[in-house]
Amino acid sequence: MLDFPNAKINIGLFVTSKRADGFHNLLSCFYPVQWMDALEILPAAWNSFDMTGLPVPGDPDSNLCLKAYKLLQQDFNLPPVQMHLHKVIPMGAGLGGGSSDAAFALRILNKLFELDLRAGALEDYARQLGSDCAFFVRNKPVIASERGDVFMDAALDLKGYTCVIVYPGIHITTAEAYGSIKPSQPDCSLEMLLKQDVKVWKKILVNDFEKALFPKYPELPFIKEKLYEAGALYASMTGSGSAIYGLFEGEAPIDFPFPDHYLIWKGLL
Ligand SMILES: C[C@@](CO)(OP(=O)(O)O)[C@H](O)COP(=O)(O)OP(=O)(O)OC[C@H]1O[C@@H](n2ccc(N)nc2=O)[C@H](O)[C@@H]1O
Ligand SMILES: Nc1ncnc2c1ncn2[C@@H]1O[C@H](COP(=O)(O)OP(=O)(O)O)[C@@H](O)[C@H]1O
Repeated sequence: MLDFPNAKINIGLFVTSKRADGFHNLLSCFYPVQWMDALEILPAAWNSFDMTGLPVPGDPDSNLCLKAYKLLQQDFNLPPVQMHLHKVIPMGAGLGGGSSDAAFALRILNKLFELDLRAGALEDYARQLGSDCAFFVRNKPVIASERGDVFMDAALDLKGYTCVIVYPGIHITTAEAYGSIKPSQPDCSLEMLLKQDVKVWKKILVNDFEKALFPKYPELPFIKEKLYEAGALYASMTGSGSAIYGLFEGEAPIDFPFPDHYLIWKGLL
């Protein structure tokens, strides 16, 4: 069975407090975007896993797709599978690609072996693989709170907007980003802020990680500025970086003044 794990962007991200378990509470709108990997899982005589596309750092045994298989294996007597992951979404970009692969692996295994797990149960498994992971089970716009794994559907529809995502190749680990954050509270609810016109988001919506990371990586505010110069109504870093996105009304410009090694994705929301 073949599927296409997609990325997400964060629209507004407030890190509100540090928790007793060492994680942080946050408030953010997670919005799916169609920058996609490809993941195929087939029944096989023995287990195997291979990858093509962008190289994923680290031991393949620690790949989140395998972790998803092993997690379900603990509760279900799954037959062996061959998995193939074609990696397109850049890593350490704040786009949640690894979490999406893991969530899609759970979804595919659920269908392939008719495990009959409902969305809620799949989300519970996903939460064990990473905070972001449960979002990709639902995969529609949500307001995420607590560890970023408790969701409320968001009444936000950006159909017709074009999203441009720029990844400059700077790898920022989630742990590094949270390590330099100062928690803060938004002045009013995120739902209220998102109800305002996209044109005013520039003045009212922030990603708290920008404050912590922009002084350390000056390329990042430069990219954001260039997206605004190109006509973006709103531009922001996504998640803990380092990808920066811009939202354009209708079509976006074709050319951007970025170096060749940057990865750029453009698509309709
Ligand atoms: C910042 C966000 C926002 O969407 O996304 P990304 O930039 O990673 O895409 C998420 O909170 C990332 O969630 P995720 O990438 O799943 O993180 P996890 O694997 O659960 O945790 C990695 C590490 O980040 C820190 N962490 C993560 C989530 C959280 N709410 N508080 C934390 O302090 C912890 O140090 C943890 O050990
Ligand atoms: N299938 C996978 N795809 C991407 N990264 C993975 C995968 N499995 C494990 N990882 C690890 O997870 C880390 C975070 O990846 P990713 O979720 O893409 O980034 P981010 O959390 O910034 O959105 C990677 O640096 C990599 O070490």
